[in-house]
Amino acid sequence: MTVPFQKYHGTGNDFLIIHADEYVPDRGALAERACDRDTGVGADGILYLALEPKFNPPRVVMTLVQPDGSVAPMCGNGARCAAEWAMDRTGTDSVMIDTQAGTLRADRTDDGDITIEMGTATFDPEKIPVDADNQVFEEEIEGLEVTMVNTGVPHAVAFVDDVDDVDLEAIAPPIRYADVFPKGTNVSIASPNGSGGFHQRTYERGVEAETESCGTGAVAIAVVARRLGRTDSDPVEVSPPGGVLRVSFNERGNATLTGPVEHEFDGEVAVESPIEP
Ligand SMILES: N[C@@H](CCC[C@H](N)C(=O)O)C(=O)O
Repeated sequence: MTVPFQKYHGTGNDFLIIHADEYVPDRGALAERACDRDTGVGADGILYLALEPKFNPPRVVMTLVQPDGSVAPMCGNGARCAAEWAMDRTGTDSVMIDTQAGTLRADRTDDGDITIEMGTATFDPEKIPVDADNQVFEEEIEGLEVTMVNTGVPHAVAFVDDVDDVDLEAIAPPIRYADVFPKGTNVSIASPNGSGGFHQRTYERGVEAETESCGTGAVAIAVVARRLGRTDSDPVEVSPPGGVLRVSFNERGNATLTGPVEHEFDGEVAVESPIEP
């Protein structure tokens, strides 16, 4: 038997979207199979979305299952894709997204981009989590000087002269799996773009590879850059390989993430049939 999906991407961070009501007996196994870029459809994860249209604005419960079968508590680009998917179905320009990291408001901007409130970033070691007595600012971990922040998920942020000169697939895994991170970490590197913004590359936990874009990573870079005095721009433009994201801050210091979302195509994936009695 098969279940239908819609494929969306936000600045190249791509997802299969499956309605949460669909019968998928093993979500982890389906993600491993369908996200494979050689033998499956190919994606950075599967978003299971439960739409609750009776609320104003409508609500969407989002669960991201990653290509290694793990569930991530939050995904900035995934939440932007979920918002567009829900807006397409309800004819609204605002929705609330329920994630394991909190409920976030998303709005369509006048130029058709999707903005999402990203909550409050934290440097608290317990909340990241990182096994450290104090906040980790520019400390060497596995050969890279990193600052640890949680923007819904953990990121080790490092500033380098030029992100394109870094062999990310080589330097990121020892940090991603370092013993000090009980739940692992994403690794985001950034270099200045000359006008207050940054070029971004992120190695993602759960994908276990570099992705074209990472929303929580873009916010992590902007938050850390402002905290370290590397920029005072607002918005901070952050450019991963897949496009351009903008990170803004409100009066309470909470970040919003803005960028384009595209609906690529629809299809069906095979799942195991329910066991016959
Ligand atoms: N691509 C995402 C982040 C997804 C979660 C991450 N891989 C993790 O396991 O922490 C984004 O856009 O934020």
